[in-house]
Amino acid sequence: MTRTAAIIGGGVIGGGWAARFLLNGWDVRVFDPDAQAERKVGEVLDNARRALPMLYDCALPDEGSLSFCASIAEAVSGADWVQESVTERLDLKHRVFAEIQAADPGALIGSSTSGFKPSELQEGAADPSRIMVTHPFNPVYLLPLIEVVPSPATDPGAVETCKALLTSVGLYPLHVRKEIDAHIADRLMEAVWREGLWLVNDDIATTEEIDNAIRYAFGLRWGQMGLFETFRIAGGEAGMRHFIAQFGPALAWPWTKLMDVPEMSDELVEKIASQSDAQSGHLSIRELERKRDGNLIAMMRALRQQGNAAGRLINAHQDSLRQPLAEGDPLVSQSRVIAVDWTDANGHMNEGRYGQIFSDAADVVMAHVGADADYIASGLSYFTVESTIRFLAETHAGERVEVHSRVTEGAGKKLRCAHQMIRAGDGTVLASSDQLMIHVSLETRRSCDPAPQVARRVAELAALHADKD
Ligand SMILES: NC(=O)C1=CN([C@@H]2O[C@H](COP(=O)(O)OP(=O)(O)OC[C@H]3O[C@@H](n4cnc5c(N)ncnc54)[C@H](O)[C@@H]3O)[C@@H](O)[C@H]2O)C=CC1
Ligand SMILES: C[N+](C)(C)CC(=O)CC(=O)[O-]
Repeated sequence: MTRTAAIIGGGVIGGGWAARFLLNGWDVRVFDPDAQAERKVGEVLDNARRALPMLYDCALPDEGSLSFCASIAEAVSGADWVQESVTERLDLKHRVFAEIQAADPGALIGSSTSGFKPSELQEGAADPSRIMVTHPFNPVYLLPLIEVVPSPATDPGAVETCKALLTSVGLYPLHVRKEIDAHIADRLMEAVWREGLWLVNDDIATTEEIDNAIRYAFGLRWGQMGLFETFRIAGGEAGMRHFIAQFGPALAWPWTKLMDVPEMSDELVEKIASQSDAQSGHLSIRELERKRDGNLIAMMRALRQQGNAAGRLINAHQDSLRQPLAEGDPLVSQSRVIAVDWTDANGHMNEGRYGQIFSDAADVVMAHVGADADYIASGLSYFTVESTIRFLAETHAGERVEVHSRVTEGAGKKLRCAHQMIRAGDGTVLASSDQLMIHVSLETRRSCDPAPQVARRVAELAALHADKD
């Protein structure tokens, strides 16, 4: 059954939430009094439609329906989840919660607030037990962390429901057990931001130099191991204890201004803004967003390949999305979107990636005939001994493609497949491949007959696909 999310406030963050839910098959209702809200959400959604599917090697669920409502009541009535993302003002959030609970007393409400504690949000609420913080990160459609912060008044059952639904749309709910201003991640980011402001204020570094210091060094480490695991390694064989003994005392040295914040004088704001213009003013916000999204996708896909950090999470979500392969003529062995890291200097899918997608298609055919991971672990498999590829039309990042596979020869040790890569939008055949695989023993590394159940399945498919050679 399709689930419905109500998004109250359709700005930067509300638009990202709308995209995350829609692209995971939820229906979404948005309320925002701003006359520009529909356009803004539409633009965020355009970016998200291009970006999110590239993270996965399988198709996402069919997109849900998006509607814009004339009132909060219309948006929230009967919704499975209400995500409040209005401007960061406590009085406004209180008014919005009152309207939501008047319209639907049972509504489950998460607030995107970056800094308010849930107990502050709950002040004066008709039913505090249904309100919690669900703090996302921009862009919400790509970054998986959501800080879920209940107060003691929040119903623990509501928190569990919230965590399950966030997980189902590929998000990682970090349950913050004890409420605190600005939660966990914003406190950490603000510590770095505060130091960055001092460095600009004191003419130690420009905005670009500070960004380089982060992106060429510890920013890369943080993205894959975080803070403590990184420092554990920095302690060498003696690990964390040695690291703290060596570098801990430095925290008391005058390296840091700690909680002092430079005064945001007109002069400092102008200095930062003009340095930022010089650094990035040649790109529009939408262009910067696309650059950011492309980089995030490439990094997260690399982490997927390693099965670590955000990559592990996306792999698990992908496993929950994959549909069993239907028997058919042809077999739809791949259904996916071409990712940015598969394109080359010519601005299209690189020739090497065609080999990759047809190889992935062959893996699916193998699993379908019973030569799956368990079979391979038992010491039997197929090796490709010959493959030819015909490149018929250009393929670009963001395009959804399918690979249609047929078994054209399936007797003895041979498993021959004819694959066609097809643009899902218009059915154009983009490439084709003829691939001959030979059954092998992984022990002797030589050819051998397949197990009888695999030989039977291969022969069945060859017969099913026989007239399509
Ligand atoms: N921008 C960011 O990087 C992040 C922001 N947040 C949080 O998300 C929330 C929203 O922030 P942004 O999207 O950045 O702000 P924004 O200014 O882009 O969007 C806020 C939206 O709320 C709408 N709004 C105002 N009153 C409303 C009402 N009564 N009913 C419905 N909509 C109303 C405005 O028209 C506007 O479109 C804030 O609580 C903020 O702390 C959380 C994570 C990151
Ligand atoms: C600047 N900010 C406090 C609104 C940032 C966030 O809350 C999270 C993010 O996306 O960086």
